[in-house]
Amino acid sequence: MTAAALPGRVRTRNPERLGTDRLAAALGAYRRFGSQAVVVDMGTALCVDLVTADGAYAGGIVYPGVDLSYRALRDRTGLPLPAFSVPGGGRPTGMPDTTEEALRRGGRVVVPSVVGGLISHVREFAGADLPAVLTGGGCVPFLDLFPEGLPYDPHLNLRGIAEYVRLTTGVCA
Ligand SMILES: Nc1ncnc2c1ncn2[C@@H]1O[C@H](COP(=O)(O)OP(=O)(O)O)[C@@H](O)[C@H]1O
Ligand SMILES: CC(C)(COP(=O)(O)O)[C@@H](O)C(=O)NCCC(=O)O
Repeated sequence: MTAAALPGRVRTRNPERLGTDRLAAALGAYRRFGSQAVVVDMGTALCVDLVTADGAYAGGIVYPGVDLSYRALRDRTGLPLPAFSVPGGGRPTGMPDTTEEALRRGGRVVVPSVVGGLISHVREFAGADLPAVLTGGGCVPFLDLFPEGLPYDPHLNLRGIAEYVRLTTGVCA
């Protein structure tokens, strides 16, 4: 899967440098919405990308992923990794009073806020009503915290691969 096989559809300065996962997710969003859209992919990195109404990749933002950030903190300090697999338990009350809860609270407060801020940033340039979609395994522990209008699609990359096949071969996958 390469940008070179999609002439004009990767509108960045160096299309060949675009991660294939970002290209796949953008094409998946195009297949899903058929319109301009914002893709939030929470994997090793947090990528927030823009796809145009005609299915082109139009640029995006990269930030270190949640798991990676906590691993870096652990490696530099010896602190434990927070247990995000524990169910959210609703809105927290009071200040965290253990190291574990302090670490966990950080992610639960920061992740929705960072994701919301990045989507708003893209919408400032591209349109306030732009639909957005979440994908990537890193979303899973935070799904209870995102607004209802922000769907999670774990198969966006696969939809994108199907779209890539359609665009490059004409065969509907
Ligand atoms: N089911 C899950 N629950 C919680 N975290 C997950 C889950 N699946 C993946 N992750 C986390 O998401 C990240 C990887 O997600 P993935 O979409 O596979 O990323 P990548 O595209 O970088 O391979 C890792 O940081 C991993 O810890
Ligand atoms: C930005 C990424 C590290 C994201 O990878 P992921 O988190 O999806 O595993 C990857 O898409 C990549 O290495 N991209 C190359 C640079 C670019 O897309 O501009």
